[in-house]
Order: sequence, then structure tokens, then C-alpha cells
Amino acid sequence: MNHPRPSDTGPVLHADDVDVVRDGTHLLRSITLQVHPGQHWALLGANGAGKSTLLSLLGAHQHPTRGSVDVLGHRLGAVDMRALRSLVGHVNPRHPLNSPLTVGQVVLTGATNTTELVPRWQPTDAETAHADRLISLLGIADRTHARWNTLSQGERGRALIARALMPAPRLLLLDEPATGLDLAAREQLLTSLEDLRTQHPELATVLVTHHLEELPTGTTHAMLLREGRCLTAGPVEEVITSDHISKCFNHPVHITRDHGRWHARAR
Ligand SMILES: Nc1ncnc2c1ncn2[C@@H]1O[C@H](COP(=O)(O)OP(=O)(O)OP(=O)(O)O)[C@@H](O)[C@H]1O
Repeated sequence: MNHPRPSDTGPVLHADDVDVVRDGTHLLRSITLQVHPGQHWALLGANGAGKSTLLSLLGAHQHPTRGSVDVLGHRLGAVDMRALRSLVGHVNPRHPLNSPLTVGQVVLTGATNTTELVPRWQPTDAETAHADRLISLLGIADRTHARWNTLSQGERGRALIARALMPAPRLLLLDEPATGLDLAAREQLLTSLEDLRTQHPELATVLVTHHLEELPTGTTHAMLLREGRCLTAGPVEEVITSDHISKCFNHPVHITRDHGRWHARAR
């Protein structure tokens, strides 16, 4: 097995004609997706459409049953998956942290790719400075010394994005980052994501959601999934239309876009 290094050229992600079958059930069928540096993809679909399954392939957590997936230029199946995972920023809102680390410490665990602080590990001055920069970028500098168990869900979400960015990944995967956030927290999170994209123009992101209102304005591309199949994919203005979204969610909706954000209401 090769020990992977991030490839500097070519697409960040390339899934080619991928099927995933588990326990005899097709979870994904014939999915093809290419993500390039600087692109910001949304994966949209109803409950059970296959979004998390696709994200788990892109984050090197699962192999496809058929077809190929290249993550940062490395083919799943021909590379050490654990090492490859460490090159990808993955934000999981169900982060399994149990100890009362501070925001600063949680973000530093991104450098070791662990949930807890590694005993006897000491961050370098450069790592500490990088963590502080990311905490500021995500707008939670005033919470640096606050403990995880005292944070609001919105603050936790932003701390986890800062944590995922510690190894300066070229790819950031966001699994429903706005779930459970109130209006203000959701808007703060989206502003943080927009700032992040402006400050790191080469970063590619893939964001999973059910809700169009949770898409940041910088979203460039979208894929709509329905029952494990791709309904349509491509530039966001071509994909997010009333017709496509109605088909995707099997319900007639009317989509509007205002100041770069999307809204859906039943027709
Ligand atoms: N190991 C498995 N074996 C069989 N079916 C599975 C397995 N894992 C997931 N599924 C099913 O695959 C389908 C797709 O699941 P997935 O979690 O990818 O959907 P999703 O679009 O992320 O849904 P949600 O929006 O509800 O999170 C679901 O019907 C789920 O029950």
C-alpha cells in the first residue's frame, strides 16, 4: 500500500460510475462526480437518498462496490485509507468528544487527527498560531478558552470546522453543518463558510444538506440525489431550479434566489 501524499494537480475528487451495494440493497447507482480546486459542491436529496453514503466514499471511509473513487489523486483500494483520511477535512456534527477540552484544544486535536488530546503531545508555536487564526476566521475567538460542554451547538459547529482545517486540507467535507442551529447560529456559520472560501480560494468543499436555505452563497455546483441515483449535477444555477428540486424531493416546490441564497416553498 502507498502512503498517500496529496496530489497537487488534477481534480480533488473523482468518482467514476460508482455503485454501492450493502446487504443486497443498492445505496448508490452509477454516480459520477468530479470536484476541482475552488469548487463548492452541495449534495442535496431527501432522507435516505444516499448523500451520507456518497460523502463516506469521498472522505475515504468506505469503498465503492463498483466503479472507482480517487480522493486527492489516490484511488480507494490502492492506498492506506486511514492515512488518506488524515488529508481530508471532515466535519461531523456528531463529534464523539466526551472530555471537557477548551475550544483551543479541540481545534488543536485537528493537528493530530484525534478526538482527544494525545498525551505528552505539545503543539509547536506555529500550530498554536495557526489554530488561533482559524478560531478567529470562524468568528469564535472570544470562546477560545470555553469548554466543549459549555458551548452552544453553533459554536461547536464552528469549532469543528476550525479543527478540520488544522492540517490545511485541500478538501473539506461538511455533513449537514447547520442541523439543529437556530437562525442566528445558522447565519453566523454561513458567514464563516463564506469568509473561509474567500480566504482560501483553492479549497474545495462538499456540503450535504436537505435544506436549500442552508447553502452558503459561494456554492458553485450541486448534485441532486434521489433513491441513490444522480438526478442532475453541474453548475448550481443550472441544477437548483424549481423543476429539478420538485423532482428530487418528489413534491412541487417553487425556488427563489435572493442575494445569492435560495428559498423553497410549496407550490
Ligand atoms: N449498511 C447498510 N445496509 C443497508 N442499507 C443501508 C446501509 N447503510 C445505509 N443504508 C440505507 O441506505 C439509504 C441511504 O442512506 P444515506 O444515509 O446515505 O442517506 P442520506 O441521503 O444521507 O439520508 P439522510 O438525509 O436521512 O441522512 C437509506 O435508506 C439507508 O437506510
